[in-house]
Amino acid sequence: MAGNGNENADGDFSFSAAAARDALPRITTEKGAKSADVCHDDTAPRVNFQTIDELHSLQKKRSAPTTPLKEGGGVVMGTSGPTTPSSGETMLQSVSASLASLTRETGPKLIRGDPTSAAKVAHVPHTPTSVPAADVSDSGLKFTHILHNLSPAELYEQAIKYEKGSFVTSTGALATLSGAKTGRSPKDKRVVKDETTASELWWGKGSPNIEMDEQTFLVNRERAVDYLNSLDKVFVNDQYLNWDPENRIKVRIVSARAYHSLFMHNMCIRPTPEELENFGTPDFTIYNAGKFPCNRYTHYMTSSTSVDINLGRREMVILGTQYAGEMKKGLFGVMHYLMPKRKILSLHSGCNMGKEGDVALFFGLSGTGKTTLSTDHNRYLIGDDEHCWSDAGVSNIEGGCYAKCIDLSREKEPDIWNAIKFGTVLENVVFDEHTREVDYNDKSVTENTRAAYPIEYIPNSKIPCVGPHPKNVILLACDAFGVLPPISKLDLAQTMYHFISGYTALVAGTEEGVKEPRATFSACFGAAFIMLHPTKYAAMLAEKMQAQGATGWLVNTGWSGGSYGAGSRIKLAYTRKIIDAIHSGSLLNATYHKTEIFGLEIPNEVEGVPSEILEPMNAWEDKEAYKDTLLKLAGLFRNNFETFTSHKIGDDGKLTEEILAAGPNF
Ligand SMILES: Nc1ncnc2c1ncn2[C@@H]1O[C@H](COP(=O)(O)OP(=O)(O)O)[C@@H](O)[C@H]1O
Ligand SMILES: C=C(OP(=O)(O)O)C(=O)O
Ligand SMILES: [Ca+2]
Ligand SMILES: [Mn+2]
Repeated sequence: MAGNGNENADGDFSFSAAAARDALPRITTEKGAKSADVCHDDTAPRVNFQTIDELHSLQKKRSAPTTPLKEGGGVVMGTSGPTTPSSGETMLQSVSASLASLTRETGPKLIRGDPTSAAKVAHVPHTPTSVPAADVSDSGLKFTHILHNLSPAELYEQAIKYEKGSFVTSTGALATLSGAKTGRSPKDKRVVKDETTASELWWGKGSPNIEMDEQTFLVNRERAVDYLNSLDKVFVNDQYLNWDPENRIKVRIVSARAYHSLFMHNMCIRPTPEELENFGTPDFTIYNAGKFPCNRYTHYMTSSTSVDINLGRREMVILGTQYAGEMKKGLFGVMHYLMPKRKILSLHSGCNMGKEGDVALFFGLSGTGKTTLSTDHNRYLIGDDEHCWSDAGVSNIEGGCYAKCIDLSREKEPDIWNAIKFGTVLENVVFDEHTREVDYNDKSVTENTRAAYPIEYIPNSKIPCVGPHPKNVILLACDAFGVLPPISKLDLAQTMYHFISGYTALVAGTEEGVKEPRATFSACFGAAFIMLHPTKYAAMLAEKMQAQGATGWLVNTGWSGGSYGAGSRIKLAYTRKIIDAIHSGSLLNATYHKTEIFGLEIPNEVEGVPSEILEPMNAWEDKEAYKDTLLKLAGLFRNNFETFTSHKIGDDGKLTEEILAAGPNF
């Protein structure tokens, strides 16, 4: 070793105190030098750049074909285009058609890429065409930059640079704010009623489909399109829905925010570069104008928010809300229309599969546990929220999960916790301004804090997200009255009764003015998203469950030992034990006793669960209060079901009668 430096085991140099006191020594940089070479500081390879700009240009390698820019230049698309379009030009032509105003002849002029970098991109000159002076407008002359299927990293940069409220958290997730709306706006949803949909869809009492006419839809569409075209840049996502390759739907989402683009990148199925090359024309398009409101002078508008679905045009328009879940659930509604036409049942359920290939569905309204319970470390995750059940089995509609993260803990939900990393969108959470550590208990912005991540962020996700026919159909109800048993086995008629009822409860505090638990009934555990009459989906479910010999279960993930306020929420650990016993088949062979009023079969024992809580009355101190509360809930079920008593379910008259008899008896 030459010189005065001491090389340590890692090859780093340190200097002894004695050496430091001497005149500055010559340092050799060569490890274990055999020759007495002096240090060379001019032996670095020759550089490939002459200027700082050239250096920066070396940093990014061109990535084809996801960003198929033409050699040496960008692509401009507008009133006229090059004669032999490249794939990038084809995409721009297609997006230009999507963004075309319906009152002007051609689509807007589009440029691929971010406006700030476009200056260095040579535009393909477009042939000047002579247009009558009266038809020329400033908006027709301007360019809109298209940010097409950007990567998560690019979207992070866009969000952080341009969208207030975007931050990287300590685990690498992108924290965002969804603005004034922190949940969906079902009252502002409109569906175009035309000749076809008038007879096909469910309209009237109880239906989520509030009508709007075609003309009004076009007014809102034009409003959204004009807004989007007025921007310097818009985000375009071309993606898929449904992992069943034969029933895959191509969707295009045009939006104004990187947050929306990353959310949909995570939630929809991501095309491979080759699939994106050949994407072609989408089957369905969303125009998300986000914060730009609807015009309240427009017919049918009752607020500044409007979410409009036009099944005939295969388009959806979003005005006046930035809540991203609106896009995901809007597309779900579309699938609830398209899939039953193909004899495929669409399901608002989570879905997972055991090592033996046993598939379970988890139906339930928001907050009942679909995501939490389908994300199970011992099973393969097929999906957490939206599925299809065809003759071939089940398939996830989406490519990602959307988990609630209020009170999230690493101990109770480790897989969801670990999925919150780079690429994940974290909505409306509060974090430490310095460490960027998220406080999942903080409800300052909203109780509905969320994480959206690609499904492969869950280590045991099953890719492709498809599976065989379900063996167990689990109905989740978060009963805040605390009277439903934590677990009961259902016969087919009871399963249908509870599926059509779609019961859960809202608890005090989550909505203004709710002072005591309020029962909610939402047909098919997702009335907000269904398009056809609930009995159509129920008939399909009954037929499939019968054909496959699937077992129905009702699981109360809500209160025990008293209503909200007095009792307590059933421990997640116990619910997991119950679910384990369903999956393993041990509950099928258990001994049961039947409850009064609801006629539910309760197992006498479940491994790992205290037997006292299995029979709800045992957990209540005040037995009279229990009986009163049970009767109250039974009455609510009966009232709710009245709307369905006049409907036949499927062709089987006997099943309809059995379903009607499967409700509470008192
Ligand atoms: N016993 C329980 N079973 C299921 N979830 C529970 C339970 N106790 C508390 N929770 C919490 O309730 C929430 C369920 O929400 P989530 O799974 O996202 O519902 P969904 O996907 O049906 O909208 C989670 O925050 C979960 O931690
Ligand atoms: C995103 C939603 O779904 P869930 O609460 O069922 O996860 C929603 O209902 O807006
Ligand atoms: Ca590049
Ligand atoms: Mn969920």
